[in-house]
Amino acid sequence: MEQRSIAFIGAGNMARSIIAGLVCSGYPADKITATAPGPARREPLARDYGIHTGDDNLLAAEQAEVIVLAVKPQLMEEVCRPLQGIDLSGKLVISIAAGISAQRLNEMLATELNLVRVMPNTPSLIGKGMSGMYASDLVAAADKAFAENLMRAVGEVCWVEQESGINGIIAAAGSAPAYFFLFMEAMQTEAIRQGFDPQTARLLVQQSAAGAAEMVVANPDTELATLREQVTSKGGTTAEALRTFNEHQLSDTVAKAMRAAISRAEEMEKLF
Ligand SMILES: NC(=O)C1=CN([C@@H]2O[C@H](COP(=O)(O)OP(=O)(O)OC[C@H]3O[C@@H](n4cnc5c(N)ncnc54)[C@H](O)[C@@H]3O)[C@@H](O)[C@H]2O)C=CC1
Ligand SMILES: O=C(O)[C@@H]1CCC=N1
Repeated sequence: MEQRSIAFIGAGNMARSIIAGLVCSGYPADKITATAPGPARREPLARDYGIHTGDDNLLAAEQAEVIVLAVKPQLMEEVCRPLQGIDLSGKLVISIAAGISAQRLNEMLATELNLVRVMPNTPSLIGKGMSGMYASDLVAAADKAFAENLMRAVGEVCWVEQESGINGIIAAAGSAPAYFFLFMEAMQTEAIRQGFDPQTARLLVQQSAAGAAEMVVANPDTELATLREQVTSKGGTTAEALRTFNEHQLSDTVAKAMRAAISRAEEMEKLF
């Protein structure tokens, strides 16, 4: 893929996940810079992946062809303000922030940005990310292709036509690893209560989760419901477990949780 110089402004969990995935997929580490105010986040990135790091956002952004805004939404305005002095016209700006619209980013950087919004997730760290992407009509095809290839290097991508679709991506993918982790935590806790030591309980849960996920990936033409039915013997144990989930409205709870994530993103769009 095309190799442009990239500055990650913010070196937290999500930036680290993307950087790790990129470097492991062969993207040259010396084309990547990440900034953060303190050494605690920067130094492990320099050590583990050989990228450049620093605390000077302005310098990093000025020198890069691609700027990835990767700070918390509530800090975005404060971080962007000093970058207003840079000529951003030839640069591609990628924002991974939840709940900050393209229009707000244009305001924060006082220019009509060449902007792609990306909603990634942390499995990018191991090349298994899922990213949703949105670009306005202004963004050149070459920049869209670069952004897409960048995120493809760390997982799967899909584009949304409307910017509001990014909030749907948050609910279905950006936040989603946490739902599965929560489910696995709950299972591990109960397995420990059943007498397994924590390590064995984790192994039981993680291997079942990884096996189930890999079966889904390996059988794209098989409905999820069919895979579920193949586990569920009539009158057997799984049927009882699933009946309990249904009695407690698992599907409704999942739907409510996903809608809550979307509502929060919409709320953040007004707050920040
Ligand atoms: N964590 C996740 O799973 C996902 C996060 N995102 C988005 O990614 C963005 C970052 O989130 P996380 O990585 O989770 O947060 P984080 O808190 O782990 O990382 C934020 C980073 O920003 C740095 N920072 C703080 N002030 C700064 C400044 N003035 N200049 C430069 N860097 C500064 C911090 O040192 C930290 O390294 C957020 O906007 C979030 O919405 C999007 C999708 C998934
Ligand atoms: O929790 C959040 O707001 C961010 C966006 C998606 C995942 N983490």
